[in-house]
Amino acid sequence: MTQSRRTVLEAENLAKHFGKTAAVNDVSLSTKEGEILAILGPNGAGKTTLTELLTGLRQPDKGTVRVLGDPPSSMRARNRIGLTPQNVALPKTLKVKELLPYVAAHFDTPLPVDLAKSWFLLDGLMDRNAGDLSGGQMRRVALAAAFMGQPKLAFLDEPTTGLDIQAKRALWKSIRAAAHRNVQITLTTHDLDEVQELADRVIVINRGRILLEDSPDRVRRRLGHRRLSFRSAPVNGDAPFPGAVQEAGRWVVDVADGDQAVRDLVRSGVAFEDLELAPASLEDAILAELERSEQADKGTVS
Ligand SMILES: Nc1ncnc2c1ncn2[C@@H]1O[C@H](COP(=O)(O)OP(=O)(O)OP(=O)(O)O)[C@@H](O)[C@H]1O
Repeated sequence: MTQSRRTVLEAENLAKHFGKTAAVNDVSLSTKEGEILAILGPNGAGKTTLTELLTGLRQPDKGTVRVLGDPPSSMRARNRIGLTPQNVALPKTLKVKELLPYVAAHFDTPLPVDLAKSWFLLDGLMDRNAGDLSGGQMRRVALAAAFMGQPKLAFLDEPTTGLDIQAKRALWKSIRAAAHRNVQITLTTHDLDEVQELADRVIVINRGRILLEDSPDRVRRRLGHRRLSFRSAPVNGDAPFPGAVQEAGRWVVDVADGDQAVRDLVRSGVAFEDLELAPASLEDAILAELERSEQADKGTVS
């Protein structure tokens, strides 16, 4: 069945510079109907610029994008793309129950407002002015707006940031349901749980380039670094653990295998106290991965 899925998005050798900054640098990717792709990367990695190129909001310096065969800025492609912008700017004085039909009116076959209401948990918000909504409520409305045109592909920017876990889970279910109806979804997020829950495939970018592309499980394993930290005196003037650095009176090191690192530390006989093993932030994990790949490149060159 998966063999017959159509290609939805096709980007080849995309590049976009701002002055000397290569915001997107030779990126190629393609997606299939019903696929959920997550784009991860630290701040400034190029996620927004890449999304803008893929949706036709910006023109690339080089490369091509096709949305079901059409340029993304064409009317046909624009009618097929659903989008939650990064800075949700909804008309503040419109009530939600006015806003959704207003968005729907731009499309030939819109999603019925009642369906949008139940999928995106908007019961109780319909009579509120968009300008009076909390950040989390606004996100739910923005998500509903992205799906109002029954798009073939949807770009969701941090779709559940700032929501409580119950609302997150409910929206994840709605997003998955859209994918089951063959909508191709591309999301940018910093939330590894969201990636694990939703994504079929993950692209990690940094400095505009694709750093790695894999299944969420494998990316999580690669990026699932732990931050080991403890107090101890230096050993003969050196760090008491390979790679550890001093931060606020503690030794800190990011490790790929936390259990193994603790075993190594105990075995080394270092007198440590106040040991902590915590998940490293996604950004830190990506940067560690980047450093590792740069080191590996150097190793193969020299
Ligand atoms: N309009 C612009 N003018 C100049 N530089 C820009 C512009 N937009 C983006 N950049 C630069 O391009 C690079 C990529 O930015 P981009 O916003 O795409 O990253 P991002 O991954 O979306 O970041 P964040 O997670 O912080 O939103 C950054 O170095 C940024 O400063």
